[in-house]
Amino acid sequence: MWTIPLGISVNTLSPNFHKLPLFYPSRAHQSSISHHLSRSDSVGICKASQVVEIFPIVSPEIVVREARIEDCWEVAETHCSSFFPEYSFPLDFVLRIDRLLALVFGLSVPSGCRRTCLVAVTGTSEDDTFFIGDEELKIAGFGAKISLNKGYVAGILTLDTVADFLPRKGPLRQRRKGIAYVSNVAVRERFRRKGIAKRLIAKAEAQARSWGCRSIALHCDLNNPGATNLYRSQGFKSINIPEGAKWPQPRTAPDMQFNFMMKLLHDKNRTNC
Ligand SMILES: CC(=O)SCCNC(=O)CCNC(=O)[C@H](O)C(C)(C)COP(=O)(O)OP(=O)(O)OC[C@H]1O[C@@H](n2cnc3c(N)ncnc32)[C@H](O)[C@@H]1OP(=O)(O)O
Repeated sequence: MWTIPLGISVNTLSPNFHKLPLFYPSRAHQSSISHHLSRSDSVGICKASQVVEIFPIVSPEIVVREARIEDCWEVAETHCSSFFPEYSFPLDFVLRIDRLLALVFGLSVPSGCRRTCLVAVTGTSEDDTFFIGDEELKIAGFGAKISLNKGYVAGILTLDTVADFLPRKGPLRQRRKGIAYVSNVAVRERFRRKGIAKRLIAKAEAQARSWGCRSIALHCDLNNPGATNLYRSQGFKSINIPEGAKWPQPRTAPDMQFNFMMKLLHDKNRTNC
């Protein structure tokens, strides 16, 4: 929930607020808001004109950036509420603590590999963010700099070049290089279908290119049509695993079946990962 000046919370303005689009941060975009609203039947108790008037204040811009240490709790919360929505207190709280500890004290990245956690945050913009700390410092894939204006985490994505879930190469079973791997993609329920996951993936692709990767891969639960649609719409293709091949898979429920998906990243100025 966001509070706008005058002390009015957004949720009191409209019970349907979570269904509003999130990408209209400036007055320059108000005409597209009007257009969108004029197409919808109703916007809760707000008239379209009122929403347009207050939108620059109440509709926070979504910024996709690398997670920082102060985002950890919300990253854990987004993960648990998205992947284990059926759990309630106290189990959900224990899960979040467990995830938080895993994030902060989790396995370190093998030498030569990269890992980062991306977050989509609302209520901030890169311009009004003030940092304390060192740009280069990292803790478990999280930037260790602190921002005084952190925003609210609505979506997450992990990207790495660890290649734990890609087949090893050659007799020495070396890690594959040049393929970035996406995991833990999640968007809080009330922020879904607003293009947040798409933006996280676009940022992950840009990051992978900047690491010099030539392609990007992921595993998606075969019984998750929403996520499968998402990746297909972003140009990922399903890869047929040869019969009998023992390709590594994420360690989740033993009966879960995965679709292995990949996308080529085109960049002429690439170096090796
Ligand atoms: C590699 C992995 O991590 S796989 C794990 C994926 N994560 C989960 O299943 C956790 C629970 N689910 C979620 O967090 C979200 O529903 C996500 C991440 C799957 C999608 O996040 P969103 O921000 O809602 O996706 P976004 O709005 O960017 O959708 C982009 C496109 O994906 C497809 N899509 C997304 N969700 C759905 C859905 N529920 N049903 C059908 N298609 C969907 C649509 O084509 C959509 O475009 P459209 O809205 O214009 O039709």
